Amino acid sequence: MKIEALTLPEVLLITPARHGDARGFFSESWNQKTLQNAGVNLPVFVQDNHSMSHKVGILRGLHYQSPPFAQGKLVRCGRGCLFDVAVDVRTGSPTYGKWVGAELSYENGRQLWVPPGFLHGFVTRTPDTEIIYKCTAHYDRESDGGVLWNSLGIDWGIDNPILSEKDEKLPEFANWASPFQFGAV
Ligand SMILES: Cc1cn([C@H]2C[C@H](O)[C@@H](COP(=O)(O)OP(=O)(O)O[C@H]3O[C@@H](C)C(=O)[C@@H](O)[C@H]3O)O2)c(=O)[nH]c1=O
Repeated sequence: MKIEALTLPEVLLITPARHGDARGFFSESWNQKTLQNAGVNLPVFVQDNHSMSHKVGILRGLHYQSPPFAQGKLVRCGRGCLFDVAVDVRTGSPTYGKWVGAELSYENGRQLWVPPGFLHGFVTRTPDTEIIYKCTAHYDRESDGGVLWNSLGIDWGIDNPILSEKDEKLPEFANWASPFQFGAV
């Protein structure tokens, strides 16, 4: 199990070991001790999400839930390949408004830990791409929010992604008030 801090140090790239044999492989996709050992406040995951996107260039994001329903997410790719992004939106954070991204694929087995107080989004790089993520808070429709995908200077590697109607109408980052405070989430 390899754990790397990225340019936003609270966002972790986790690569679980794969034990290969003639049948295929075995991997511990989640082990409570690993994030604890990496210094993350021990998350309690209460919901697992799984979505599939048919086409290349489908972008879901950038999403969050407001406190007290803020979610940390441990994200991995179950099939295909995607580019996963986290943005620090904790007011008062030294890295406020900065983003980091990582390619997650079935092949590389990598996971991204996106803490509470960060926007999350991804774009698919293969057809029929599946994403699976563990969440530290339940879904709460009233707390659901987002920021427009192209208002933060993120290099998604694509100019015209396919968005949901909801995501097309999200506010630009400059016109949005963050509900998160540095040190409070
Ligand atoms: C997120 C979510 C959605 N839903 C429902 C609401 C709606 O009818 C349908 C699709 O919802 P959405 O369009 O919001 O799905 P999607 O655009 O895939 O939203 C997700 O995007 C990624 C980037 C995240 O980080 C997630 O937290 C979540 O916001 O599923 C749930 O029942 N539970 C959930 O936890």
